[in-house]
Amino acid sequence: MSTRSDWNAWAAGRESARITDWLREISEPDWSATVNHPLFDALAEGRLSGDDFAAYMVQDYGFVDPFTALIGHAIGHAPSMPDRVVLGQFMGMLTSDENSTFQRTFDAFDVPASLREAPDYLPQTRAFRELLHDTGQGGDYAEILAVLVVTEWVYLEWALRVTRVDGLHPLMGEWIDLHDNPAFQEFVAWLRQRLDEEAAALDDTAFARMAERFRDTVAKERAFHDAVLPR
Ligand SMILES: Cc1ncc(CO)c(N)n1
Repeated sequence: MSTRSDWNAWAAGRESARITDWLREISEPDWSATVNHPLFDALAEGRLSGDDFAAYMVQDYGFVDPFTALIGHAIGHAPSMPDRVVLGQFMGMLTSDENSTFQRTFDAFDVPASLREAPDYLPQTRAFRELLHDTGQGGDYAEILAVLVVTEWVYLEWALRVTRVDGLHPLMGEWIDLHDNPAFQEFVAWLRQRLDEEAAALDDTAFARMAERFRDTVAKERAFHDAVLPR
């Protein structure tokens, strides 16, 4: 379960226990299934065709759109300027470097205008979009942070885990670079720190809601990557 008393019991036997470590643990087996997803090995080892990479990126752009809006909600819900600065800088990267990676990928692999303008989202993409939208509309700051911690920490972990082949397509290399670079590592460490702090101050109801949101986001990560894996 994912109540504050479950967290307290987990933390009791551990030195310097962190809420985000507990959240990750209660999200197993979905967490490890996502980090170790075969899609990422195929991508890094050059076994994903251009068409399959482009299809994944089209679905993922359907994630990035409401995800960018969610960062906006996070900026609005943040308690003060220091958080708004970190989140705003991440928003800047997302809407410049990362957005450009998507656009150049769609160009390089000839994704037709029709698919860019009216993408055919898989049910799992639609479910993830809905989660991001709902969290932005109704979630408090801790719930928003819970979603951001999952989505960014999972991507950091797989990107650090995979081994790239020589001669990997530059756009595929760029996709890995975006998720394992030192600035991104620092951002994920900051997100975790802030969720640890904010979650500790929640009342029991809000704490349970935050933990459920974390678990649901991990489940949706796994389902999304299962759905986009070519077979
Ligand atoms: C589905 C998904 N989760 C996380 C990230 C990282 O932001 C991403 N690009 N796509």
